[in-house]
Amino acid sequence: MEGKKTREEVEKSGMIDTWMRKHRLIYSGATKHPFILSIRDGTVDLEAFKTWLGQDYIFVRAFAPFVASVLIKAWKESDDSSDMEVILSGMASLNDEIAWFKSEAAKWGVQLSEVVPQKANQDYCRFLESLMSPDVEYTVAITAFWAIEAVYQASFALCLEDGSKTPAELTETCRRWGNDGFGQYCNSLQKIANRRLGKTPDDVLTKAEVTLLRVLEHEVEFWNMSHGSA
Ligand SMILES: Cc1ncc(CNC=O)c(N)n1
Repeated sequence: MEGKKTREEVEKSGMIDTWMRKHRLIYSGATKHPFILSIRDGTVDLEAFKTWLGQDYIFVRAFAPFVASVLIKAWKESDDSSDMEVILSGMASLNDEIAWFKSEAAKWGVQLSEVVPQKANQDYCRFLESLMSPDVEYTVAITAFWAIEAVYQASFALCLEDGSKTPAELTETCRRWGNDGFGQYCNSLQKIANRRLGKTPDDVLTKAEVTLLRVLEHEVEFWNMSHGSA
């Protein structure tokens, strides 16, 4: 058993790494979900993929205002002006992403205007909306933001690794979130989160940890919509 780390020890390595180790089971539940593993081993049900595509389009439309709310918090609360550029670059890629969802849906014959958000998606979007409140600290919001992006990055990067049998028609999707540039962007978000978490009061630290766990749970439920495990 590992002994409890002092606050000082944790700050050196970064709180995010500490939490990832502490919560590795739920983290890998979100990043190595059966749906992702089915893409990686080439057995994915294409209907499940289409379900994911339509649901994720709805999610991303709700995610954009969440990112905007993080930008506002950074502008008001951040101690480092470069945070804004990182967040803004994330917002800019969402513009591109929404266009990509539309063309990808057309390719697969998914009618986006007819997609009805499933319960897990609604719950996740409602959770995002709760994080948009001005009462939610920047540190808590940026931790959630990092986690949301990092889960997709880790999941889709897995489908691009050597030896993976991802179907050719899905590699572009996997590259969207699994590419190195997106990985760098996630690292930048992680650095911001670590910096903030390293100097936040204990009550906010606890809130951030709970929020991180909620994100991971929502991500698992989100994948479950396409790959039912109920
Ligand atoms: C459910 C979910 N989680 C994370 C992402 C990745 N962020 C923006 O695209 C996403 N698209 N969908």
